[in-house]
Amino acid sequence: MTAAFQDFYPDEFSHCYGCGSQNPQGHHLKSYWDGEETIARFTPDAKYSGGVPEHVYGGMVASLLDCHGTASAAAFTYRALNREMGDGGDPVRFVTASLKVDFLKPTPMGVELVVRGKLRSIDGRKVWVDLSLTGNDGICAKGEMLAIRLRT
Ligand SMILES: CCCCCCCCCCCCCCCC(=O)SCCNC(=O)CCNC(=O)[C@H](O)C(C)(C)COP(=O)(O)OP(=O)(O)OC[C@H]1O[C@@H](n2cnc3c(N)ncnc32)[C@H](O)[C@@H]1OP(=O)(O)O
Repeated sequence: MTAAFQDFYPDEFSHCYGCGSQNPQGHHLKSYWDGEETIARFTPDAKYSGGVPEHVYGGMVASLLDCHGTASAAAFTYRALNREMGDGGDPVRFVTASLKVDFLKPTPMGVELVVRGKLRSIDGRKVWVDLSLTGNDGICAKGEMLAIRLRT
């Protein structure tokens, strides 16, 4: 089975609520390559409801974009550097500096959501990623992330 980007995060940096393997309460989001883009799939539990039980809470939507975006920024950078995750070199770590989310329509509960990331540009330590989240009836949210590579 293909490893997810998050599988390569060192344990000491894997406590993120959204994607950290070391957070037992977390969502354990997993991100992968899909051609030139990145993809993650997630089905929120019913407790993450929005105003009505049929819709997902906006914070959950933003959280999925957030974690998939930083993982994607790392993946795009590894690829640009001709490196492989887990290659034994210094890990390339990112945090979110800015995340803009446009909620286009309610996100349906009870279905698998698909999060996609597309590289817009890399400028030094700054990586811009375009994000989308799709339910069973088209794109529910779009995101624009600026991820900053941490100094090693
Ligand atoms: C795969 C193998 C191993 C990988 C291993 C990875 C482990 C990976 C764990 C991930 C774990 C999950 C992560 C989930 C995603 C979060 O949720 S991360 C948590 C939320 N984010 C934060 O807490 C970040 C808080 N902010 C900060 O720490 C600092 O502001 C930052 C973002 C590191 C930047 O600080 P800095 O390094 O001092 O950089 P700074 O010089 O201020 O800015 C650099 C450039 O970015 C620009 N910039 C900075 N902030 C902004 C902004 N908000 N808007 C526009 N421009 C900005 C600056 O203007 C500057 O531009 P230039 O002058 O270079 O053109």
